[in-house]
Amino acid sequence: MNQSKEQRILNFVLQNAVRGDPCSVLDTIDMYCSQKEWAMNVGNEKGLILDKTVEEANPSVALELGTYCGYSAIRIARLLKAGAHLLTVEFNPEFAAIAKQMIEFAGVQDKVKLLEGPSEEIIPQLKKKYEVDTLDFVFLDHWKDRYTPDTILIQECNLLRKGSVLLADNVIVPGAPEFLNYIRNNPHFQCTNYPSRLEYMKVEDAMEKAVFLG
Ligand SMILES: O=C(NCCCCCn1ccnc1)c1cc(-c2ccc(F)cc2)cc(O)c1O
Ligand SMILES: [Mg+2]
Repeated sequence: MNQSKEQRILNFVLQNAVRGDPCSVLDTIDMYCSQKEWAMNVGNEKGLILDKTVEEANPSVALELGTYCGYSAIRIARLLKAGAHLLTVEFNPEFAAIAKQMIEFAGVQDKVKLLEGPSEEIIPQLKKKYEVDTLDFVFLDHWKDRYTPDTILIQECNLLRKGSVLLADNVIVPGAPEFLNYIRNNPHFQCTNYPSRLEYMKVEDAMEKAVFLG
């Protein structure tokens, strides 16, 4: 049974990165995916926009939709203050298994809770089952046609507070046109666009930040 690309990325990290050093894990994934096999990690260029947004929000409770191999979970978790935590949702069991190992190798497992399953099932459980009051930061990086319904669901579940920050990846490639239309025409959000590049490619992409106004 030959290995998946995600397994090859994990093996390369286990053999080349420094255990317990999140930055070395991020750099090693970026090296592999820019030189050997492209993969849909947020990458280092959009990763810097993610870093700045997380540092400014300084969240106590963060949610990520779309874990994949754990690259952005590690990127976010390494910036969280003592006692803060990230909940990350992955639908695909193979990706979740890889991400769990990647997160543990990076040494950020105490700050990250990996939840396996469909976001539309997990979001309504956040308050009671996962003891969330409100979300300070949400990173949208899962199926692009789920950005809008899940943003609506998050609001219906009363998970946002004045100042909660949403950040969406890939609003140009693969694109999330319906989400951009929804969020930019919604008076409850203040939106900012951050032009960038698709991970590991000379292709234009962008991230969209939306601050909840209450
Ligand atoms: O589809 C993406 N992500 C979702 C993956 C599945 C999420 C599953 N899930 C997790 C939780 N609930 C559901 C994605 C795609 C691309 C891309 C860009 C160009 C190209 F030619 C091919 C692909 C780049 C990204 O940066 C992406 O994020
Ligand atoms: Mg993405």
